[in-house]
This record gives sequence, structure tokens and C-alpha cells, in this order.
Amino acid sequence: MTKPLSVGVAGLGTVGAGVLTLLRDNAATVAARAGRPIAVTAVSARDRMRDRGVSIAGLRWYDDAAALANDPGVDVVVETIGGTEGPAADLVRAALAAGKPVVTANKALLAIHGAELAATAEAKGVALCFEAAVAGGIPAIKAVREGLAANDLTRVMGILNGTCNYILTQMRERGIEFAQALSEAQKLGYAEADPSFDVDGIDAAHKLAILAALAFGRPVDFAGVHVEGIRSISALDIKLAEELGYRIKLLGIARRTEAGIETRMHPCMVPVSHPIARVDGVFNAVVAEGDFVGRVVLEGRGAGAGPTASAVVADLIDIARGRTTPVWGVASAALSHAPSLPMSQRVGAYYLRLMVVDRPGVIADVTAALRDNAISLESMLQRGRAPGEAVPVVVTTHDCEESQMRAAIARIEALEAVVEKPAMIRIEAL
Ligand SMILES: NC(=O)C1=CN([C@@H]2O[C@H](COP(=O)(O)OP(=O)(O)OC[C@H]3O[C@@H](n4cnc5c(N)ncnc54)[C@H](O)[C@@H]3O)[C@@H](O)[C@H]2O)C=CC1
Ligand SMILES: N[C@@H](CC=O)C(=O)O
Ligand code: NA
Repeated sequence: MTKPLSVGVAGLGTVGAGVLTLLRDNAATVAARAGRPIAVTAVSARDRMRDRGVSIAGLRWYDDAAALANDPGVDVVVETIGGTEGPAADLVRAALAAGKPVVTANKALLAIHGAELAATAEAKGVALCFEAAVAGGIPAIKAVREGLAANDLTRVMGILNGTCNYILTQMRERGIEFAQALSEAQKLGYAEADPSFDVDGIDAAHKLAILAALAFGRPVDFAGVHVEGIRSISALDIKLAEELGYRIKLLGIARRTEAGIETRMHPCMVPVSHPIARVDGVFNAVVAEGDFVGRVVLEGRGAGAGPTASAVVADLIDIARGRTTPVWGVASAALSHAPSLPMSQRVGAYYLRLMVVDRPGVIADVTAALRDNAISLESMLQRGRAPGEAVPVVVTTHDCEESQMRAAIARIEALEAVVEKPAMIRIEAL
């Protein structure tokens, strides 16, 4: 067998330690697929003595992660530290500048600095691989960039954050509070170091920006993604959604239209009968639609040590085999410049849940606000009867433009009888 591929790993947390474990446990399978052994020979982490459940004895140790890039014994650098600036970015830049291939799980880094890093990788003629960065163990990057390369894609969408999907599932199935479900997701190794990246939709939006760049052959544009998280989703909305035949999911949708590219990440109501509604827990789903292939649906674990390590090592096997593709599927200079479309142009149906004082005339005021913004009602229901007290009122609409809905909500929110900020969730026709 040929010389082993020598790997330096920086960051030995959930993902980094997972990579070491997989390479130890599946060494023979990996070597057969790679055509040679893949061996970690050097590592960098913050605490040399910490027990990670996998031995680092005999591996070269670096306090400074960026120094891995200049270790002559390291062929490939794996970055599993995280963060858009600081040690992760320094290491990736140093490795590419030194002409070494990089494998990273860091979607935040790619969503923000992906264009610059790809340009360096191209200039140096080295691979920059990031299968782990989107939808964990699902081979989403490979599917969109390579498997579907012959198609003009019209839409990519999916459930792209395991932590949020876990939280929404546990709230629905076990009736537990948001905070408890988040704490469980953290213990299971799903959440980001700062979990607000998960629950505020930012992590999933990073992934959507990456997928949209690959699907539509354009520079990654995180700033163009409309982002909302799941903090405002209440147990009441989850229950009411079920009654209406929907599930609430944090969905990312990227769609190509004649005017440009729509990219949005926000909670959606999806029909219970749709397969995406049944993707639960830490599972993610990626749906891609192409002109020749039609619809392709992929499902698998989106977070956690094992699935993420599976994706990192798949990239290492590609590097060992010398299989390369331009970072964004086409050379940077060939990327298109289709604009990102504003959220105000989204067209679809809406769920609106109001807490209103139960007294005559309130519903008339609410429907007047909708009528004056040319919004047609699909259904309306009031739960309970409590004269003089606040009760939930749910309105679902037919399709309208987001700008109309926002104008109506502003008017409804200002009504004296509306005692809470209205909860608005978009109903997605999938
Ligand atoms: N946990 C997951 O399921 C997934 C995580 N990712 C990404 O993988 C990366 C790592 O995530 P996790 O392993 O979950 O995080 P983690 O917090 O468990 O591990 C990060 C490790 O990096 C170490 N570190 C921090 N600064 C360092 C430095 N200057 N030099 C060397 N090491 C340093 C930390 O001590 C920590 O052990 C992030 O970019 C994350 O977004 C991607 C897919 C899934
Ligand atoms: N925090 C992320 C980890 C994987 O990307 C998630 O929950 O999906
Ligand atoms: Na993946």
C-alpha cells in the first residue's frame, strides 16, 4: 500500500474527537476506500490532558492551531474548532497558503469567508472540503454539487439544524419546555458552542447560504438570507398547528426565480402528510429539485459526533484518492451574480395567532385589517370563551405577499384588544 495520508486535526471537541474515533475504529474500511491508510499524526486543542474518550498519545501536539499548517509531516488539515474569526480562520488560511488541502466542518466560516477561501484554494490548486458543514452526515454537498451537476436546479430546501428540530420534536412529543429540550440537545453534542446560533436560525442560515451557492452557482451570500429562529414558537402554536393538520419545522428554502434567488430560513407550518413533517429529532432533510431529475430527498442525522465525523472522513477519502471539484462547483470566475430577493416579496399562506380580549367587535376589527390589505381568509377559529379575558384566535389566510401580511399585522398589533404580539408562522406549500 502507498504512503498513509497524514492528517492534522485542530479542535478535539465533539466533531474532532469523533474523527479520531472513526479513523481508529474503521481504519481498514477507510484505508480500502482511500487506497491507503489515513492516519492522524498531529493535533491541536486547548487542553492536552482532557479525557476525550480517544487517545492522543504519540501524536504531535500544537498549542497554536495555525502551526499545524507548517508541520511538514501533515498532508491535510482538518479544522474542527469553529468560529468565523480567530484560530479557525487563521488555521484554514495558513493551510491553504501553504498549499495543503483543508477539510472543515465550519459552516459559519464558509458562509462568511467562503468566497475568499475558495479563491485561495483555487489559486493554490488545493482542495477545500466541507461535507460536514451542511446537514451533518447527509452527503448534501456531494449530492448537490456532484450528483445533480447535470441539472438546472430550481429549489433546494430542508431542515438544516439538528438542535432546532430536536427541540421542536421534543416540545411536541413530550410536551417539555424549550429550555429543557435545548439543554438535552447540548448534552447530546448537537448544539453550537453558542446555542443562540442554533435557536436564532443563524447556523441553519449559514448552511442554506452554502447550499444556495452550490445549487445556483453563485457566490455565497449569507447577508441575503432572511433569518428567523424558533424562540418565539410556543407550545400553544405547536398544539394548534396539529389541530389544523400541520407540523412546525424550521425550514430553509432557496429558490431560483426569473428575478433572482430567494433564500429564507424561518419556522414553517408544513402539512402533516408531507414527508418533511415526519423528519424528527436530530434528523435533517435536504430536498433538491432539478429540471431533469425531478425531486430528490435526502434524510439523515444532521448533528452529533458520529454523523459529522462520517462526513469529515468522506472528504479525507476524496483527498486521498485525488478526487477534486471546484469549491463551489464551478470556478469562482464563472459564478453567476443573480441577486438575492427581499423577503417582502414572499408569496404564500399565513397562520396568525392572536391573544385578544373576548368581547364583541374585536374579530370585526381583525378581519377589517386583513381586508384592507387585500388578504383573503382561509379559516378562523377561537379557542374557548372567557368574556373580558384574553383568548387565542387563529386566522389562516390564502396566498398573499409578505408585505401585505406585515402591514396587516402592524394594524392588528395596534388594536387595544390585542394583548400580545401576534404569532405569525408561514404556511409552506411544499
Ligand atoms: N457538533 C456537531 O454536531 C457539528 C458541529 N459542526 C461544526 O464543527 C465545529 C466544531 O464543533 P463541535 O465539535 O461541536 O464544537 P466543540 O465545542 O465540541 O469543539 C471545539 C473544540 O475546539 C477547541 N478549541 C477552541 N479554541 C481552540 C484553539 N485555539 N486551538 C485548538 N482548539 C481549540 C475547543 O476546546 C473544543 O474542544 C464547529 O465549526 C461546528 O459548527 C458541524 C457539524 C455538526
Ligand atoms: N448545531 C448544529 C450542528 C450541526 O451542524 C445543529 O444542531 O445542526
Ligand atoms: Na453533510
